[in-house]
Amino acid sequence: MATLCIRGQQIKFCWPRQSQPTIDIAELAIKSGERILLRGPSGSGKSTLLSLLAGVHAVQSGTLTVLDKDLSQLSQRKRDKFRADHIGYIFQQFNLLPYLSVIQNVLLAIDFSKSRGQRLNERNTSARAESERLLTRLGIASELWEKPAGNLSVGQQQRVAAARALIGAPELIIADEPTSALDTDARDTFLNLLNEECEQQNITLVFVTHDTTLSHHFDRIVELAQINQGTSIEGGEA
Ligand SMILES: Nc1ncnc2c1ncn2[C@@H]1O[C@H](COP(=O)(O)OP(=O)(O)OP(=O)(O)O)[C@@H](O)[C@H]1O
Repeated sequence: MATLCIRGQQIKFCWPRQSQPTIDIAELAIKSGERILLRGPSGSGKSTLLSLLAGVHAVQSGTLTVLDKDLSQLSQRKRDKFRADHIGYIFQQFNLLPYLSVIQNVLLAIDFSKSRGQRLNERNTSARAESERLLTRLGIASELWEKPAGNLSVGQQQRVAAARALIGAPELIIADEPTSALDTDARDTFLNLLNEECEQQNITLVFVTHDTTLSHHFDRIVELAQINQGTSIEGGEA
């Protein structure tokens, strides 16, 4: 049987002051190296589930195992360290530090994690060289590398955020609608590049998007509504 990157069993999560859980999933299994598109209507809990997979929040019952670690048994501090070492997270708003340069933003991921730096050492490459390789792969010209990240276009910032998520080869990349501001061609190009990097480094990808035209980039589509018994606020089709 293929190794599982993510295994959730009977997982429940309820936001404060809500009477019903937003997430109530009996079974979730994602294999190592799989590329998953997570879909569901607005308000169905996609971002909430990603925050559980990344250990930003902890499930209140059940077990959620990511890369053989049961996140429900870890303190917030240990989950934060686990995320820095093993998970690249691309947020909707990219979360770049606008006054730091493009390169500095990418290097931040290494500053926060010794393990990622060690993985680069094992490959005989420096953090700087790998930042440059990833930025080049993602189509960010060298003239932009020393510029403040806030000066870049939305599409360029998105690719910088992807480079930051990929550096040091974390085993799992979680992406929450990182392509929403791009046109269709740019989305396809971005997904092609992200997929190539994930394939080369055997990275598992869990990607949320409302864009149905991107389905062909993924190994499998998980419809959240089909596995989640939690409450959902219907806000439109995704
Ligand atoms: N920080 C929070 N505090 C309290 N409730 C929250 C919080 N974040 C999300 N929720 C609630 O959890 C439910 C699911 O929200 P979530 O953002 O996970 O959905 P989604 O499927 O990602 O939606 P969208 O596609 O619109 O981004 C909603 O009812 C929302 O109000």
